[in-house]
Amino acid sequence: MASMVSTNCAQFSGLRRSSPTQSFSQHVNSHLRLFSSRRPRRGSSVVAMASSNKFFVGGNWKCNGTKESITKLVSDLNDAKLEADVDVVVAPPFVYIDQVKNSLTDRIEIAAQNSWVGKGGAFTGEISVEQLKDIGCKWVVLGHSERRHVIGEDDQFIGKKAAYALSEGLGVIACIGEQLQEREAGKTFDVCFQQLKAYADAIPSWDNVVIAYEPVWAIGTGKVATPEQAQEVHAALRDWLKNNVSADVATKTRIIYGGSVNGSNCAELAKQEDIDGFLVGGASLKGPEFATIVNSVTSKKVAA
Ligand SMILES: O=C(CO)COP(=O)(O)O
Repeated sequence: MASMVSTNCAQFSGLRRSSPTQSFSQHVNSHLRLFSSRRPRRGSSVVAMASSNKFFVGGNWKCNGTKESITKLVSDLNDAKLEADVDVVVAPPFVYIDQVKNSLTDRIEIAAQNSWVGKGGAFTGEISVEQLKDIGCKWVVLGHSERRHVIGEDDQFIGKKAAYALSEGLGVIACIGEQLQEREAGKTFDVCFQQLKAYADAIPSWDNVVIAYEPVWAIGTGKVATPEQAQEVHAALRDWLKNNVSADVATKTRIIYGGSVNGSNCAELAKQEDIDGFLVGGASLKGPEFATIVNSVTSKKVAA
């Protein structure tokens, strides 16, 4: 796959905004018309979903919770009525995975928030993919901005982790996203494409990969991307996959949005054609609100 992949940022290198107050939407509009004409369009009708991709909603609990609060959260999730046509995953802190696995309904799968880059062994403090599988994890979140920018993981390391996890049969929630200063410098696409390319260079297949676009400026800040801003980037990512991997991968790979998603803003975001679900942080710690986000799939059906 590596040979098929080339950096495709040059065409976007002119995407610098003249002023930080100019909307990103206005700024890239002409480029996105180009995307629209090139990317595969999916049929729509009143009742069918615009995307044939199954909606995917993940709850990233990050480094939050206690045995007690997690018992309550699991109980709320078990009581929640979740739409059937959604893949639902939660990522508890490592130390609570076993507790959650043993008490949470099978309707919801478990993800880890990180995994070691290769086979387990003498790597103090790390958790191996083999161990995650052993305790029933089906997914792992990799490349999260907090691991990139707080812990210092780089693109290549993250790509290798993704490749190893996939080779062992875990699904990968592959996170990417630009920081505020990168967006303000007009580098959103460059940054996202570079991070995407690092995955593409390393992994043999996209079959078990969900891409999570999480603009860093929207994470934990309450500043959610507008539906248009999110859609613009998702469309660009799909276009990048089409041009650099394959049309099939572009169409089938789910691209979910993360960054201050909550029960109030999820419906409008879900209506966007290229938003195939969400990766939720803070709001995933509240069972009923997380259920509302999962069930925003119904807005997608209405919008189609
Ligand atoms: O980082 C996130 C999910 O991985 C998003 O976090 P928030 O929903 O708290 O902004």
